[in-house]
Amino acid sequence: MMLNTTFILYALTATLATNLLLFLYQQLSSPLRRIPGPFWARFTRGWYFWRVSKGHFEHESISLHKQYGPIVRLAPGWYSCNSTDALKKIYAPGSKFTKSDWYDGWRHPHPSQWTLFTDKNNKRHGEAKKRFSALYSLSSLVSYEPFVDRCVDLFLDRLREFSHSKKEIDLGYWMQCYTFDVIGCITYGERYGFLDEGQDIQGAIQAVGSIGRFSTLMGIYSEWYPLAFKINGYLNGSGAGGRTFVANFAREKIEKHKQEQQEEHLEKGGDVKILDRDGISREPFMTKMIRSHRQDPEKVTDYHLFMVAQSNVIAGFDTTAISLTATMYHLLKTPRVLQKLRDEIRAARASGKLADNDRINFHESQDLPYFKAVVKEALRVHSAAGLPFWRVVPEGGVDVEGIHFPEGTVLGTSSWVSHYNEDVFTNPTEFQPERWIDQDEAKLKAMNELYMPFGLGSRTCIGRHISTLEMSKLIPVLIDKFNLEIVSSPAKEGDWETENFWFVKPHNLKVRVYERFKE
Ligand code: HEM
Repeated sequence: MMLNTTFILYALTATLATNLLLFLYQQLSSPLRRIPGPFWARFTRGWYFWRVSKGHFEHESISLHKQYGPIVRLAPGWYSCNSTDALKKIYAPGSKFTKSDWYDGWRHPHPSQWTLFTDKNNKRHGEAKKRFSALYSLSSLVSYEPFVDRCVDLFLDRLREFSHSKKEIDLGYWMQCYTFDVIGCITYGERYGFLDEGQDIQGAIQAVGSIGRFSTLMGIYSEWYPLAFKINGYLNGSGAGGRTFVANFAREKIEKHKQEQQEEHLEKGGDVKILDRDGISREPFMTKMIRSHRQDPEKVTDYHLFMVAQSNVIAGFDTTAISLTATMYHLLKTPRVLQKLRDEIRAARASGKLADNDRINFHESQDLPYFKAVVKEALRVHSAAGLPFWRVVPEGGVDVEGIHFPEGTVLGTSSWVSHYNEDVFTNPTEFQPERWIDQDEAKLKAMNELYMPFGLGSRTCIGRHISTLEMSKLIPVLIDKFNLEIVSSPAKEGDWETENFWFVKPHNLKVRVYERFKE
Protein backbone atom coordinates (compact mmCIF):
# COMPACT_ATOMS: atom_id res chain seq x y z
CA MET A 1 0.00 0.00 0.00
CA MET A 2 2.81 2.36 1.07
CA LEU A 3 4.76 1.42 -2.09
CA ASN A 4 1.73 2.17 -4.27
CA THR A 5 1.27 5.67 -2.76
CA THR A 6 4.97 6.49 -3.20
CA PHE A 7 4.81 5.28 -6.79
CA ILE A 8 1.75 7.45 -7.55
CA LEU A 9 3.44 10.48 -6.00
CA TYR A 10 6.61 9.93 -8.09
CA ALA A 11 4.53 9.45 -11.25
CA LEU A 12 2.53 12.64 -10.59
CA THR A 13 5.67 14.69 -9.89
CA ALA A 14 7.36 13.31 -13.02
CA THR A 15 4.31 14.14 -15.16
CA LEU A 16 4.07 17.66 -13.77
CA ALA A 17 7.82 18.26 -14.18
CA THR A 18 7.74 16.95 -17.79
CA ASN A 19 4.77 19.16 -18.65
CA LEU A 20 6.44 22.17 -17.08
CA LEU A 21 9.71 21.53 -18.96
CA LEU A 22 7.82 21.02 -22.20
CA PHE A 23 5.90 24.26 -21.64
CA LEU A 24 9.10 26.19 -20.86
CA TYR A 25 10.81 24.70 -23.91
CA GLN A 26 7.87 25.71 -26.14
CA GLN A 27 7.90 29.25 -24.74
CA LEU A 28 11.64 29.71 -25.02
CA SER A 29 12.00 28.13 -28.48
CA SER A 30 8.93 29.88 -29.94
CA PRO A 31 9.69 32.18 -32.88
CA LEU A 32 7.62 34.79 -30.99
CA ARG A 33 9.76 34.61 -27.82
CA ARG A 34 11.44 37.96 -28.56
CA ILE A 35 8.16 39.88 -28.44
CA PRO A 36 8.39 42.01 -25.31
CA GLY A 37 5.91 42.25 -22.48
CA PRO A 38 5.54 41.85 -18.72
CA PHE A 39 7.60 38.92 -17.35
CA TRP A 40 4.73 36.74 -16.08
CA ALA A 41 2.69 37.24 -19.27
CA ARG A 42 5.18 34.88 -20.96
CA PHE A 43 4.06 31.97 -18.78
CA THR A 44 0.44 32.45 -17.76
CA ARG A 45 -2.85 34.14 -18.61
CA GLY A 46 -3.03 34.85 -14.88
CA TRP A 47 -1.08 38.09 -15.32
CA TYR A 48 -3.63 39.47 -17.82
CA PHE A 49 -6.52 38.25 -15.63
CA TRP A 50 -5.04 39.98 -12.58
CA ARG A 51 -4.41 43.29 -14.35
CA VAL A 52 -7.83 43.34 -16.07
CA SER A 53 -9.52 42.53 -12.73
CA LYS A 54 -8.22 45.89 -11.40
CA GLY A 55 -10.72 47.61 -13.75
CA HIS A 56 -8.40 50.12 -15.42
CA PHE A 57 -6.70 48.18 -18.18
CA GLU A 58 -7.53 50.79 -20.85
CA HIS A 59 -4.86 53.07 -19.32
CA GLU A 60 -2.44 50.26 -18.51
CA SER A 61 -2.49 49.01 -22.11
CA ILE A 62 -1.54 52.48 -23.36
CA SER A 63 1.42 52.56 -20.93
CA LEU A 64 2.50 49.05 -21.93
CA HIS A 65 2.73 50.08 -25.59
CA LYS A 66 4.72 53.18 -24.63
CA GLN A 67 7.13 50.94 -22.74
CA TYR A 68 7.42 47.98 -25.12
CA GLY A 69 6.50 49.25 -28.63
CA PRO A 70 3.84 48.36 -31.20
CA ILE A 71 3.45 44.66 -30.26
CA VAL A 72 3.17 43.58 -26.61
CA ARG A 73 2.65 40.10 -25.15
CA LEU A 74 -0.26 40.06 -22.68
CA ALA A 75 -0.47 36.27 -22.18
CA PRO A 76 1.10 33.18 -23.80
CA GLY A 77 0.03 33.39 -27.45
CA TRP A 78 -1.96 36.66 -26.92
CA TYR A 79 -0.46 39.86 -28.38
CA SER A 80 -1.76 43.41 -28.25
CA CYS A 81 -1.02 45.44 -31.40
CA ASN A 82 -0.78 49.18 -31.92
CA SER A 83 -0.26 50.09 -35.59
CA THR A 84 -2.15 50.88 -38.77
CA ASP A 85 -0.50 47.83 -40.36
CA ALA A 86 -1.99 45.57 -37.67
CA LEU A 87 -5.48 47.07 -37.96
CA LYS A 88 -5.51 46.71 -41.74
CA LYS A 89 -4.54 43.04 -41.54
CA ILE A 90 -6.48 41.85 -38.51
CA TYR A 91 -9.76 43.66 -39.12
CA ALA A 92 -9.76 43.89 -42.94
CA PRO A 93 -13.27 43.49 -44.35
CA GLY A 94 -13.70 39.88 -45.45
CA SER A 95 -10.63 38.74 -43.46
CA LYS A 96 -10.54 35.12 -42.32
CA PHE A 97 -9.64 36.03 -38.74
CA THR A 98 -12.27 34.74 -36.28
CA LYS A 99 -13.23 36.09 -32.88
CA SER A 100 -11.19 34.38 -30.14
CA ASP A 101 -12.45 32.14 -27.31
CA TRP A 102 -12.52 35.22 -25.06
CA TYR A 103 -15.94 36.06 -26.58
CA ASP A 104 -17.36 32.77 -25.20
CA GLY A 105 -17.54 34.53 -21.85
CA TRP A 106 -20.36 36.68 -23.27
CA ARG A 107 -22.77 33.95 -24.33
CA HIS A 108 -24.89 31.22 -22.87
CA PRO A 109 -22.63 28.12 -22.86
CA HIS A 110 -25.12 26.00 -24.83
CA PRO A 111 -23.84 25.72 -28.45
CA SER A 112 -27.27 26.65 -29.86
CA GLN A 113 -27.24 30.02 -28.03
CA TRP A 114 -25.10 32.11 -30.39
CA THR A 115 -25.39 35.88 -30.83
CA LEU A 116 -24.08 38.28 -33.46
CA PHE A 117 -21.53 39.74 -31.03
CA THR A 118 -20.08 36.43 -29.84
CA ASP A 119 -20.30 34.22 -32.91
CA LYS A 120 -16.99 32.59 -33.87
CA ASN A 121 -18.56 31.03 -36.95
CA ASN A 122 -17.82 33.62 -39.66
CA LYS A 123 -20.21 32.05 -42.19
CA ARG A 124 -23.25 31.98 -39.89
CA HIS A 125 -22.39 35.44 -38.58
CA GLY A 126 -22.07 36.89 -42.10
CA GLU A 127 -25.44 35.46 -43.17
CA ALA A 128 -27.26 36.73 -40.09
CA LYS A 129 -25.66 40.17 -40.26
CA LYS A 130 -26.63 40.53 -43.92
CA ARG A 131 -30.18 39.43 -43.15
CA PHE A 132 -30.76 42.01 -40.41
CA SER A 133 -28.49 44.92 -41.38
CA ALA A 134 -31.35 46.85 -43.08
CA LEU A 135 -33.03 47.18 -39.68
CA TYR A 136 -30.00 49.11 -38.41
CA SER A 137 -29.21 51.10 -41.56
CA LEU A 138 -28.92 54.85 -41.82
CA SER A 139 -32.03 55.00 -44.00
CA SER A 140 -34.11 53.12 -41.41
CA LEU A 141 -33.36 55.69 -38.68
CA VAL A 142 -36.17 57.93 -39.79
CA SER A 143 -38.66 55.23 -38.78
CA TYR A 144 -37.23 55.13 -35.24
CA GLU A 145 -37.04 58.89 -34.71
CA PRO A 146 -40.50 59.36 -33.12
CA PHE A 147 -39.62 56.69 -30.53
CA VAL A 148 -36.49 58.60 -29.56
CA ASP A 149 -38.44 61.90 -29.46
CA ARG A 150 -40.77 60.49 -26.81
CA CYS A 151 -37.86 59.44 -24.62
CA VAL A 152 -36.00 62.75 -25.07
CA ASP A 153 -39.16 64.65 -24.00
CA LEU A 154 -39.49 62.49 -20.91
CA PHE A 155 -35.80 62.80 -20.04
CA LEU A 156 -36.02 66.59 -20.27
CA ASP A 157 -39.16 66.59 -18.09
CA ARG A 158 -37.19 64.74 -15.41
CA LEU A 159 -34.35 67.26 -15.67
CA ARG A 160 -36.83 70.14 -15.26
CA GLU A 161 -38.03 68.50 -12.04
CA PHE A 162 -34.45 68.16 -10.80
CA SER A 163 -33.83 71.77 -11.71
CA HIS A 164 -36.76 72.84 -9.51
CA SER A 165 -35.90 70.53 -6.61
CA LYS A 166 -32.14 71.30 -6.90
CA LYS A 167 -31.48 67.61 -6.36
CA GLU A 168 -28.05 66.14 -7.17
CA ILE A 169 -28.32 63.39 -9.76
CA ASP A 170 -26.05 60.66 -11.06
CA LEU A 171 -25.84 61.64 -14.73
CA GLY A 172 -24.50 58.26 -15.87
CA TYR A 173 -27.46 56.48 -14.26
CA TRP A 174 -30.03 58.76 -15.91
CA MET A 175 -28.34 58.25 -19.27
CA GLN A 176 -28.78 54.50 -18.68
CA CYS A 177 -32.50 55.06 -18.00
CA TYR A 178 -32.73 57.01 -21.27
CA THR A 179 -30.89 54.47 -23.44
CA PHE A 180 -32.67 51.46 -21.90
CA ASP A 181 -36.06 53.04 -22.64
CA VAL A 182 -35.03 54.13 -26.15
CA ILE A 183 -33.85 50.64 -27.03
CA GLY A 184 -37.12 49.19 -25.68
CA CYS A 185 -39.09 51.59 -27.87
CA ILE A 186 -37.03 51.01 -31.01
CA THR A 187 -37.12 47.24 -30.54
CA TYR A 188 -40.70 46.67 -29.36
CA GLY A 189 -42.45 50.04 -29.70
CA GLU A 190 -42.71 50.19 -25.88
CA ARG A 191 -40.56 51.71 -23.16
CA TYR A 192 -39.43 49.57 -20.24
CA GLY A 193 -40.39 52.47 -17.93
CA PHE A 194 -37.02 53.49 -16.45
CA LEU A 195 -37.55 57.17 -17.26
CA ASP A 196 -40.89 57.33 -15.46
CA GLU A 197 -39.65 56.99 -11.91
CA GLY A 198 -35.91 56.60 -12.32
CA GLN A 199 -36.26 53.18 -10.67
CA ASP A 200 -33.96 50.35 -11.72
CA ILE A 201 -36.90 48.03 -12.49
CA GLN A 202 -36.20 44.56 -11.07
CA GLY A 203 -32.51 45.47 -10.97
CA ALA A 204 -32.24 45.17 -14.76
CA ILE A 205 -29.76 48.05 -15.23
CA GLN A 206 -27.58 46.63 -12.49
CA ALA A 207 -27.93 43.09 -13.86
CA VAL A 208 -27.11 43.83 -17.48
CA GLY A 209 -24.21 45.91 -16.16
CA SER A 210 -22.93 43.05 -14.01
CA ILE A 211 -22.62 40.80 -17.05
CA GLY A 212 -19.51 42.80 -18.04
CA ARG A 213 -17.28 41.91 -15.07
CA PHE A 214 -18.09 38.20 -15.10
CA SER A 215 -17.86 37.80 -18.87
CA THR A 216 -14.68 39.83 -19.24
CA LEU A 217 -12.78 37.86 -16.62
CA MET A 218 -14.18 34.40 -17.39
CA GLY A 219 -13.52 34.93 -21.11
CA ILE A 220 -9.79 34.89 -20.27
CA TYR A 221 -10.21 31.33 -18.94
CA SER A 222 -12.98 30.37 -21.36
CA GLU A 223 -12.36 26.62 -20.82
CA TRP A 224 -13.76 27.10 -17.28
CA TYR A 225 -16.61 29.29 -18.39
CA PRO A 226 -19.45 26.70 -18.62
CA LEU A 227 -18.77 25.60 -15.03
CA ALA A 228 -18.44 29.18 -13.78
CA PHE A 229 -21.69 30.07 -15.57
CA LYS A 230 -23.54 27.30 -13.71
CA ILE A 231 -22.12 28.31 -10.32
CA ASN A 232 -22.80 31.99 -10.99
CA GLY A 233 -26.47 31.23 -11.62
CA TYR A 234 -26.81 30.01 -8.02
CA LEU A 235 -25.10 33.01 -6.44
CA ASN A 236 -26.80 36.05 -4.97
CA GLY A 237 -25.89 39.23 -6.78
CA SER A 238 -25.21 37.39 -10.04
CA GLY A 239 -27.90 39.54 -11.61
CA ALA A 240 -29.91 36.49 -12.66
CA GLY A 241 -33.20 38.25 -11.68
CA GLY A 242 -32.58 41.31 -13.84
CA ARG A 243 -31.45 39.23 -16.78
CA THR A 244 -34.60 37.14 -16.47
CA PHE A 245 -36.63 40.37 -16.50
CA VAL A 246 -34.99 41.46 -19.80
CA ALA A 247 -35.45 37.97 -21.33
CA ASN A 248 -39.08 37.71 -20.18
CA PHE A 249 -39.83 41.21 -21.49
CA ALA A 250 -38.46 40.06 -24.88
CA ARG A 251 -40.53 36.83 -24.89
CA GLU A 252 -43.70 38.65 -23.83
CA LYS A 253 -43.35 41.39 -26.47
CA ILE A 254 -42.46 38.92 -29.22
CA GLU A 255 -45.62 36.91 -28.44
CA LYS A 256 -47.74 40.07 -28.30
CA HIS A 257 -46.43 41.31 -31.66
CA LYS A 258 -46.96 37.89 -33.22
CA GLN A 259 -50.54 37.76 -32.03
CA GLU A 260 -51.34 41.30 -33.14
CA GLN A 261 -49.93 40.69 -36.59
CA GLN A 262 -51.80 37.41 -36.88
CA GLU A 263 -55.08 39.18 -36.09
CA GLU A 264 -54.30 42.03 -38.47
CA HIS A 265 -53.35 39.56 -41.18
CA LEU A 266 -56.70 37.76 -40.83
CA GLU A 267 -58.63 41.02 -40.73
CA LYS A 268 -56.92 42.63 -43.73
CA GLY A 269 -56.33 39.46 -45.72
CA GLY A 270 -52.55 39.90 -45.84
CA ASP A 271 -49.54 41.66 -44.29
CA VAL A 272 -49.88 45.42 -44.28
CA LYS A 273 -47.14 47.98 -43.60
CA ILE A 274 -48.21 50.89 -41.43
CA LEU A 275 -47.16 54.07 -43.24
CA ASP A 276 -47.54 57.62 -41.97
CA ARG A 277 -48.64 60.69 -43.95
CA ASP A 278 -45.14 61.00 -45.51
CA GLY A 279 -45.31 57.38 -46.65
CA ILE A 280 -42.68 56.38 -44.05
CA SER A 281 -43.06 53.26 -41.96
CA ARG A 282 -42.77 54.11 -38.22
CA GLU A 283 -42.47 50.55 -37.07
CA PRO A 284 -40.25 49.09 -34.36
CA PHE A 285 -37.80 46.24 -35.06
CA MET A 286 -40.13 43.54 -33.85
CA THR A 287 -42.98 44.45 -36.19
CA LYS A 288 -40.62 44.34 -39.16
CA MET A 289 -38.93 41.11 -38.03
CA ILE A 290 -42.18 39.27 -37.33
CA ARG A 291 -43.47 40.22 -40.77
CA SER A 292 -40.34 38.63 -42.28
CA HIS A 293 -40.78 35.63 -39.94
CA ARG A 294 -44.36 35.13 -41.16
CA GLN A 295 -43.20 35.29 -44.77
CA ASP A 296 -40.30 32.85 -44.30
CA PRO A 297 -40.06 31.24 -40.82
CA GLU A 298 -36.95 29.26 -41.80
CA LYS A 299 -35.05 32.33 -42.87
CA VAL A 300 -36.09 34.48 -39.90
CA THR A 301 -36.51 31.97 -37.10
CA ASP A 302 -37.95 32.27 -33.59
CA TYR A 303 -34.40 32.16 -32.27
CA HIS A 304 -33.44 35.11 -34.53
CA LEU A 305 -36.30 37.18 -33.06
CA PHE A 306 -35.12 36.53 -29.51
CA MET A 307 -31.41 36.88 -30.31
CA VAL A 308 -31.76 40.26 -32.05
CA ALA A 309 -34.01 41.62 -29.29
CA GLN A 310 -31.55 40.56 -26.57
CA SER A 311 -28.50 41.79 -28.50
CA ASN A 312 -30.03 45.24 -28.87
CA VAL A 313 -30.27 45.58 -25.11
CA ILE A 314 -27.05 43.90 -24.05
CA ALA A 315 -24.81 45.44 -26.73
CA GLY A 316 -26.66 48.72 -27.15
CA PHE A 317 -27.89 50.19 -23.88
CA ASP A 318 -24.73 50.60 -21.78
CA THR A 319 -22.43 51.49 -24.69
CA THR A 320 -24.66 54.39 -25.70
CA ALA A 321 -25.21 55.54 -22.09
CA ILE A 322 -21.42 55.55 -21.53
CA SER A 323 -20.86 57.52 -24.74
CA LEU A 324 -23.51 60.09 -23.80
CA THR A 325 -22.11 60.48 -20.28
CA ALA A 326 -18.55 60.79 -21.59
CA THR A 327 -19.58 63.44 -24.10
CA MET A 328 -21.33 65.47 -21.40
CA TYR A 329 -18.42 65.02 -19.00
CA HIS A 330 -15.87 66.32 -21.49
CA LEU A 331 -18.13 69.21 -22.48
CA LEU A 332 -18.56 70.20 -18.84
CA LYS A 333 -14.83 69.93 -18.22
CA THR A 334 -14.02 72.04 -21.31
CA PRO A 335 -16.19 75.22 -21.13
CA ARG A 336 -14.59 76.63 -24.29
CA VAL A 337 -15.94 73.69 -26.32
CA LEU A 338 -19.34 73.80 -24.61
CA GLN A 339 -19.72 77.50 -25.43
CA LYS A 340 -18.68 76.97 -29.05
CA LEU A 341 -21.23 74.20 -29.41
CA ARG A 342 -23.98 76.32 -27.86
CA ASP A 343 -23.10 79.11 -30.29
CA GLU A 344 -23.39 76.71 -33.22
CA ILE A 345 -26.85 75.57 -32.08
CA ARG A 346 -28.03 79.13 -31.41
CA ALA A 347 -26.82 80.27 -34.85
CA ALA A 348 -28.61 77.34 -36.51
CA ARG A 349 -31.80 78.26 -34.68
CA ALA A 350 -31.47 81.95 -35.53
CA SER A 351 -31.03 81.17 -39.23
CA GLY A 352 -34.14 78.97 -39.24
CA LYS A 353 -32.24 75.71 -39.78
CA LEU A 354 -33.93 74.04 -36.80
CA ALA A 355 -37.65 73.50 -37.32
CA ASP A 356 -38.69 72.90 -33.70
CA ASN A 357 -37.73 74.88 -30.61
CA ASP A 358 -37.79 71.89 -28.25
CA ARG A 359 -36.53 69.08 -30.45
CA ILE A 360 -33.93 68.49 -33.11
CA ASN A 361 -34.37 66.27 -36.16
CA PHE A 362 -31.65 63.79 -36.95
CA HIS A 363 -30.94 65.32 -40.36
CA GLU A 364 -30.68 68.80 -38.74
CA SER A 365 -28.14 67.50 -36.21
CA GLN A 366 -26.03 66.11 -39.02
CA ASP A 367 -25.83 69.63 -40.45
CA LEU A 368 -23.95 70.87 -37.35
CA PRO A 369 -20.26 70.22 -38.13
CA TYR A 370 -18.94 71.25 -34.73
CA PHE A 371 -21.47 69.03 -32.94
CA LYS A 372 -20.42 66.05 -35.06
CA ALA A 373 -16.76 66.75 -34.25
CA VAL A 374 -17.60 66.95 -30.51
CA VAL A 375 -19.20 63.49 -30.54
CA LYS A 376 -16.41 62.02 -32.67
CA GLU A 377 -13.79 63.41 -30.28
CA ALA A 378 -15.69 62.24 -27.18
CA LEU A 379 -15.77 58.68 -28.55
CA ARG A 380 -12.05 58.95 -29.29
CA VAL A 381 -11.02 60.04 -25.79
CA HIS A 382 -13.51 57.73 -24.13
CA SER A 383 -14.44 54.67 -26.16
CA ALA A 384 -17.14 52.57 -24.52
CA ALA A 385 -15.19 49.33 -25.09
CA GLY A 386 -11.83 49.33 -23.33
CA LEU A 387 -10.08 46.01 -24.04
CA PRO A 388 -8.54 44.48 -27.18
CA PHE A 389 -10.92 43.07 -29.80
CA TRP A 390 -9.26 39.64 -29.83
CA ARG A 391 -9.01 37.69 -33.10
CA VAL A 392 -7.43 34.33 -34.05
CA VAL A 393 -4.86 34.24 -36.86
CA PRO A 394 -6.17 32.02 -39.70
CA GLU A 395 -4.42 29.28 -41.69
CA GLY A 396 -1.18 30.48 -43.28
CA GLY A 397 -0.42 32.98 -40.48
CA VAL A 398 0.02 36.71 -40.87
CA ASP A 399 2.92 39.19 -40.98
CA VAL A 400 2.41 42.25 -38.77
CA GLU A 401 5.13 44.86 -38.18
CA GLY A 402 7.62 42.48 -39.80
CA ILE A 403 6.83 39.59 -37.42
CA HIS A 404 5.28 36.34 -38.64
CA PHE A 405 2.43 35.15 -36.40
CA PRO A 406 1.46 31.51 -37.01
CA GLU A 407 -2.09 30.22 -37.30
CA GLY A 408 -3.87 30.10 -33.94
CA THR A 409 -2.06 33.10 -32.41
CA VAL A 410 -4.44 35.57 -30.77
CA LEU A 411 -4.00 39.21 -31.82
CA GLY A 412 -6.04 42.27 -30.89
CA THR A 413 -6.12 46.03 -30.59
CA SER A 414 -7.98 48.12 -28.05
CA SER A 415 -9.55 51.34 -29.31
CA TRP A 416 -7.97 53.16 -26.35
CA VAL A 417 -4.48 52.13 -27.46
CA SER A 418 -5.26 53.17 -31.02
CA HIS A 419 -6.88 56.50 -30.07
CA TYR A 420 -4.00 57.51 -27.80
CA ASN A 421 -1.31 56.75 -30.40
CA GLU A 422 0.98 59.78 -30.09
CA ASP A 423 2.47 59.33 -33.57
CA VAL A 424 -0.90 60.15 -35.10
CA PHE A 425 -2.92 62.07 -32.48
CA THR A 426 -1.25 65.26 -31.27
CA ASN A 427 -1.78 65.73 -27.50
CA PRO A 428 -4.05 62.66 -27.41
CA THR A 429 -5.23 63.20 -23.83
CA GLU A 430 -6.76 66.58 -24.73
CA PHE A 431 -10.39 66.90 -25.73
CA GLN A 432 -10.09 68.90 -28.97
CA PRO A 433 -13.00 68.51 -31.42
CA GLU A 434 -11.17 70.92 -33.77
CA ARG A 435 -8.65 68.18 -34.60
CA TRP A 436 -11.36 66.63 -36.82
CA ILE A 437 -12.08 69.93 -38.60
CA ASP A 438 -8.93 72.05 -38.94
CA GLN A 439 -6.71 69.33 -40.29
CA ASP A 440 -4.82 68.57 -43.49
CA GLU A 441 -6.05 65.63 -45.52
CA ALA A 442 -3.10 63.30 -44.91
CA LYS A 443 -3.33 63.72 -41.13
CA LEU A 444 -7.10 63.28 -41.18
CA LYS A 445 -6.71 60.06 -43.17
CA ALA A 446 -4.12 58.74 -40.68
CA MET A 447 -6.43 59.57 -37.74
CA ASN A 448 -9.44 57.98 -39.37
CA GLU A 449 -7.46 54.81 -40.04
CA LEU A 450 -6.87 54.42 -36.28
CA TYR A 451 -10.37 55.50 -35.25
CA MET A 452 -12.34 52.50 -34.00
CA PRO A 453 -14.88 53.22 -31.21
CA PHE A 454 -17.33 50.90 -33.00
CA GLY A 455 -14.71 48.28 -33.91
CA LEU A 456 -13.59 47.60 -37.47
CA GLY A 457 -14.18 45.31 -40.44
CA SER A 458 -16.89 42.69 -40.72
CA ARG A 459 -17.52 42.77 -36.94
CA THR A 460 -18.10 46.52 -36.78
CA CYS A 461 -20.97 47.56 -34.51
CA ILE A 462 -24.25 46.99 -36.29
CA GLY A 463 -26.01 49.49 -33.98
CA ARG A 464 -23.69 52.46 -34.55
CA HIS A 465 -26.27 54.51 -36.49
CA ILE A 466 -28.88 53.91 -33.81
CA SER A 467 -26.50 55.12 -31.13
CA THR A 468 -25.67 58.19 -33.25
CA LEU A 469 -29.42 58.87 -33.52
CA GLU A 470 -29.84 58.61 -29.73
CA MET A 471 -26.91 60.94 -29.06
CA SER A 472 -27.73 63.45 -31.79
CA LYS A 473 -31.29 63.93 -30.63
CA LEU A 474 -30.42 64.41 -26.97
CA ILE A 475 -27.17 66.34 -26.57
CA PRO A 476 -27.94 69.51 -28.59
CA VAL A 477 -31.30 70.00 -26.87
CA LEU A 478 -29.89 69.13 -23.45
CA ILE A 479 -27.11 71.70 -23.55
CA ASP A 480 -29.37 74.29 -25.16
CA LYS A 481 -32.01 74.01 -22.43
CA PHE A 482 -29.95 73.21 -19.32
CA ASN A 483 -26.78 74.12 -17.46
CA LEU A 484 -25.18 71.17 -15.70
CA GLU A 485 -22.65 71.55 -12.91
CA ILE A 486 -20.41 68.73 -11.74
CA VAL A 487 -20.67 68.32 -7.98
CA SER A 488 -17.09 67.79 -6.95
CA SER A 489 -16.33 65.23 -4.32
CA PRO A 490 -13.12 65.01 -2.27
CA ALA A 491 -12.98 61.25 -2.96
CA LYS A 492 -12.88 61.90 -6.70
CA GLU A 493 -10.31 64.69 -6.44
CA GLY A 494 -12.46 66.74 -8.78
CA ASP A 495 -12.40 64.09 -11.48
CA TRP A 496 -14.68 61.19 -12.33
CA GLU A 497 -14.41 57.49 -11.51
CA THR A 498 -14.52 54.84 -14.20
CA GLU A 499 -14.31 51.05 -14.16
CA ASN A 500 -13.36 48.94 -17.16
CA PHE A 501 -14.82 45.47 -17.58
CA TRP A 502 -14.89 45.72 -21.39
CA PHE A 503 -17.32 48.66 -20.96
CA VAL A 504 -15.42 51.63 -19.51
CA LYS A 505 -18.20 52.82 -17.21
CA PRO A 506 -18.42 56.10 -15.35
CA HIS A 507 -19.55 55.83 -11.74
CA ASN A 508 -21.15 58.53 -9.62
CA LEU A 509 -20.85 61.46 -11.98
CA LYS A 510 -22.94 63.69 -9.73
CA VAL A 511 -24.34 66.85 -11.29
CA ARG A 512 -26.78 69.64 -10.46
CA VAL A 513 -29.14 70.74 -13.19
CA TYR A 514 -30.37 74.29 -13.88
CA GLU A 515 -32.92 75.11 -16.54
CA ARG A 516 -31.72 77.86 -18.89
CA PHE A 517 -34.19 80.56 -19.72
CA LYS A 518 -33.67 82.46 -22.95
CA GLU A 519 -32.88 86.18 -22.71
C1 HEM B 1 -22.01 54.47 -28.77
C2 HEM B 1 -22.58 53.28 -28.68
C3 HEM B 1 -21.94 51.99 -29.10
C4 HEM B 1 -20.62 51.64 -29.10
C5 HEM B 1 -19.43 52.48 -28.67
C6 HEM B 1 -20.54 50.27 -29.58
C7 HEM B 1 -19.36 49.56 -29.75
C8 HEM B 1 -19.28 48.33 -30.36
C9 HEM B 1 -18.04 47.67 -30.68
C10 HEM B 1 -16.65 48.20 -30.36
C11 HEM B 1 -18.35 46.51 -31.30
C12 HEM B 1 -17.38 45.50 -31.89
C13 HEM B 1 -16.76 44.65 -30.84
C14 HEM B 1 -15.77 43.64 -31.33
O1 HEM B 1 -15.23 43.67 -32.43
O2 HEM B 1 -15.52 42.76 -30.53
C15 HEM B 1 -19.80 46.40 -31.34
C16 HEM B 1 -20.50 45.34 -31.88
C17 HEM B 1 -21.86 45.23 -31.82
N1 HEM B 1 -22.75 46.19 -31.39
FE1 HEM B 1 -22.30 48.04 -30.72
N2 HEM B 1 -21.80 49.82 -29.85
C18 HEM B 1 -22.70 50.83 -29.58
C19 HEM B 1 -24.06 50.81 -29.72
C20 HEM B 1 -24.79 49.71 -30.15
C21 HEM B 1 -26.24 49.67 -30.29
C22 HEM B 1 -27.18 50.85 -30.02
C23 HEM B 1 -26.56 48.39 -30.68
C24 HEM B 1 -27.91 47.79 -30.98
C25 HEM B 1 -28.99 48.47 -31.22
C26 HEM B 1 -25.31 47.65 -30.80
C27 HEM B 1 -25.21 46.32 -31.19
C28 HEM B 1 -24.02 45.69 -31.49
C29 HEM B 1 -23.96 44.32 -32.01
C30 HEM B 1 -25.15 43.39 -32.26
C31 HEM B 1 -22.59 44.05 -32.23
C32 HEM B 1 -22.00 42.78 -32.81
C33 HEM B 1 -21.79 43.03 -34.30
C34 HEM B 1 -21.07 41.92 -35.03
O3 HEM B 1 -20.28 41.17 -34.45
O4 HEM B 1 -21.26 41.85 -36.23
N3 HEM B 1 -24.27 48.47 -30.47
N4 HEM B 1 -20.34 47.55 -30.77
